[in-house]
Amino acid sequence: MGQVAAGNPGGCGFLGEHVVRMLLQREPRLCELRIFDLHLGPWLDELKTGPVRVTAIQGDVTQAHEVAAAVAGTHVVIHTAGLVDVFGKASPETIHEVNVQGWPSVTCCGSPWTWGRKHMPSSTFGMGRRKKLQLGHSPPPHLLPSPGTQNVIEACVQTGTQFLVYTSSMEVVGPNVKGHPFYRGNEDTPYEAVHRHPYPCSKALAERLVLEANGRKVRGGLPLVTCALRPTGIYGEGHQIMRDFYHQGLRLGGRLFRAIPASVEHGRVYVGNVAWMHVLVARELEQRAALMGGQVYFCYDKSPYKSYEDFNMEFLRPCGLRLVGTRPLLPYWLLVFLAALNALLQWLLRPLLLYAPLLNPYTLAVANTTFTVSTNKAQRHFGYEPLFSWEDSRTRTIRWVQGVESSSQ
Ligand SMILES: NC(=O)c1ccc[n+]([C@@H]2O[C@H](COP(=O)([O-])OP(=O)(O)OC[C@H]3O[C@@H](n4cnc5c(N)ncnc54)[C@H](O)[C@@H]3O)[C@@H](O)[C@H]2O)c1
Ligand SMILES: CC(C)CCC[C@@H](C)[C@H]1CC[C@H]2[C@@H]3[C@H](O)C=C4C[C@@H](O)CC[C@]4(C)[C@H]3CC[C@]12C
Repeated sequence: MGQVAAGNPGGCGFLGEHVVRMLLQREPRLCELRIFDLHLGPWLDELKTGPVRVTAIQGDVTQAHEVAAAVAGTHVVIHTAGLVDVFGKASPETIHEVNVQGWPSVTCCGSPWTWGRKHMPSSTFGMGRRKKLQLGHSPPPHLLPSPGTQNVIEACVQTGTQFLVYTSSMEVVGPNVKGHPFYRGNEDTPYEAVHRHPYPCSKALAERLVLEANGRKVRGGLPLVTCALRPTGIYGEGHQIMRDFYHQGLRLGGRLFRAIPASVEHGRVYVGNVAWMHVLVARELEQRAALMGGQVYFCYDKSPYKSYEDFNMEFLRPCGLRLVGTRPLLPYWLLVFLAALNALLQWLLRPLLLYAPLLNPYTLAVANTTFTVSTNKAQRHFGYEPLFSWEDSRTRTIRWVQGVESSSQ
């Protein structure tokens, strides 16, 4: 293949910005890059003076015609757009609409439109089985709100873009609602993936749509080649939750209080390495379509296995914070109670204000359940090696947190 034009829905987000910068730095064949996002960042201006034609398009993935116009003429689409909400800021309906598709042509476990509350997709991963989506009755066209990931897929098909890379998530697999540990597992490790929260539910459905679209004929007759990348918890420059923990620690006099046992491992991966994996997949999909098409890959690097809080302290300690307690200061039942109380308050206050604290039953369950990956599938399939060592990733993140500190003073 000669020169490459790429499209990146979600290119202004935390991960999207790193993907955009990585493409511009590390993809010599790139001649044009279209960045499509609901909110365009001011940093885009600085990119427009380089050799690659960079076009920023403000648009909404739920609007089919906007997505199709942005995708037309590109070779590859890297779809990082999404509504990442585990705090109850957006409604389940909105999360589904942005992350998956419109109402209600997809049903999970039977009943359409109850997915956000009762019925979540449930499947077993790692058994070499992928269940087909159950398609319900489609509503009349005038009732169809516009879909997110489905729009990206249809745009590729209609306009003839042959390669689609989708940013999925570890949450497509777990932690599941039963709190089963996933200890250093890989893409083939059996695990009962049962979701009840709108975010992992939407990611699981969207990933399935993307994988099932592999092989569809695009305009011109060639087959669509798709694959999905599943990062664990991403960290690095621009990570909003790290920033929140840092500010919370400052407010508490330079201290954070341990809530989760140190023995609970939570998978983390550096944003630069996640971006690098996306660029490599986009580059290799054409040559290795038979091998990579329809595949999923966990995103991994050399970041150490630690608990969520101990891992954060790798960056926050050098910035002057300390984690109080070698064991959780509050008993777990009290955390469960507080998380439930937060959920109740969120519901009660919703008509008046948006109350969306970090602690809720879902975030507590995710933080308190071991979920780590150990795999080399990306290395075997497309030669991935992390671009940034753990030391590099750590240093870059610390420098960024220190920058947050000085910019907020
Ligand atoms: N942050 C993590 O730890 C993590 C881990 C695993 C997977 N992921 C996945 O990676 C992707 C990117 O996540 P992120 O952390 O960069 O989130 P983010 O919120 O920083 O970025 C998402 C981007 O999508 C854009 N977007 C949202 N709705 C849109 C719409 N309707 N139309 C167009 N653009 C829209 C947002 O404006 C934003 O720029 C998501 O799909 C997320 O599920 C994130
Ligand atoms: C119990 C409290 C003390 C701590 C609460 C921390 C909580 C906000 C954190 C813990 C784990 C975090 C999630 C995890 O890193 C992975 C992902 C996957 C990704 O697709 C979206 C973000 C998400 C859900 C992180 C959100 C914040 C979580 C729950």
